[in-house]
Amino acid sequence: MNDTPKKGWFQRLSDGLARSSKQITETVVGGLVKEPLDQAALDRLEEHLLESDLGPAATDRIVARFRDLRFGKVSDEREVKEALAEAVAAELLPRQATFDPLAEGIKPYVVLFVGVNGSGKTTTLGKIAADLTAKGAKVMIVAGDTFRAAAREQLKVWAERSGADFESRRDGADPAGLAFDAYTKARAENYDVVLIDTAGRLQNKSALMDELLKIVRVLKKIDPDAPHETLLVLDATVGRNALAQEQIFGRAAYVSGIVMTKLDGTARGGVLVPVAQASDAPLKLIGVGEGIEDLQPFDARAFSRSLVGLED
Ligand SMILES: Nc1nc2c(ncn2[C@@H]2O[C@H](COP(=O)(O)OP(=O)(O)OP(=O)(O)O)[C@@H](O)[C@H]2O)c(=O)[nH]1
Repeated sequence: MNDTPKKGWFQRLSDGLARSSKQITETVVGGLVKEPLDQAALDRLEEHLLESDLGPAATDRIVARFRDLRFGKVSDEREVKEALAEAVAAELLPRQATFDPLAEGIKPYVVLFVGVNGSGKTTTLGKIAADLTAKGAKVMIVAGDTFRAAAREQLKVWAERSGADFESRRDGADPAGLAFDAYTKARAENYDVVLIDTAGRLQNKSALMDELLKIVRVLKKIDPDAPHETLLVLDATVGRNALAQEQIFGRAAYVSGIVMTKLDGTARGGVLVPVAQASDAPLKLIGVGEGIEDLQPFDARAFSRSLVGLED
């Protein structure tokens, strides 16, 4: 929000991925230029990609593809980056999808946000609300984390800032009851989109999943297709722990899209690749900074190019 508004989205993406691309440019690209590409260089590439958290399966395929493109050839820096970007993009292109609640023809379009505390769930919801209200949509934010007053307050600030309406209940109230009433009201009052935050931590994992499933069940009483989207928010800075979180939520909570936040806070943004591949749900949005415009639609090709330090 303090950023210059004129900065283009690709520039924001590149800035956000600067730590990761610096790591890749310094450790990986330097070792692949000038000499004809041989097996020793490919082994080093494999090692570096594993260190960047790309995971063994994707790393194997990226190295193989890079080998096909460049083996025996002498490459300059640009050629190395182009070949790497192409190899990474081949991994991600099948895992990309769009999030556009206003284009779906469903009203109100109900979006549930799930993920552990601190993953960026509330901020992501707030940024989406701001984007939708700016487009003229009538938006309701529902504070489904009824146990934490701080979470509710944070959401309320986002609602005020974005001009969205806000539904909440006192500490400890049943979130499913709140979701049901809010959705009923949103239908009666012709809202375009309902954004429902949920708790990220209860006494234990099964209590958390039970609560999420209960919310889903009551929404389905109103419309069997609701929630129309369930976004799992994952924090890139936790590295491969994001994979474990995907396993827990992805299995239990009918996730339909992944949001990966805080890619600007890590040098291992490559972790997005194994997460995207492990999940049944596609990647829809990424967070590359604190500003509203730093929440971007996931573009596999642009991400791959930025990750290896290409500037367009
Ligand atoms: N740098 C950076 N910070 C982010 C990004 N997304 C979210 N954050 C920050 O991450 C912190 C945690 O985000 P929250 O939205 O509070 O996380 P949450 O998952 O809702 O967590 P609780 O509110 O604790 O349940 C906040 O300080 C956000 O500003 C991002 O893409 N980049």
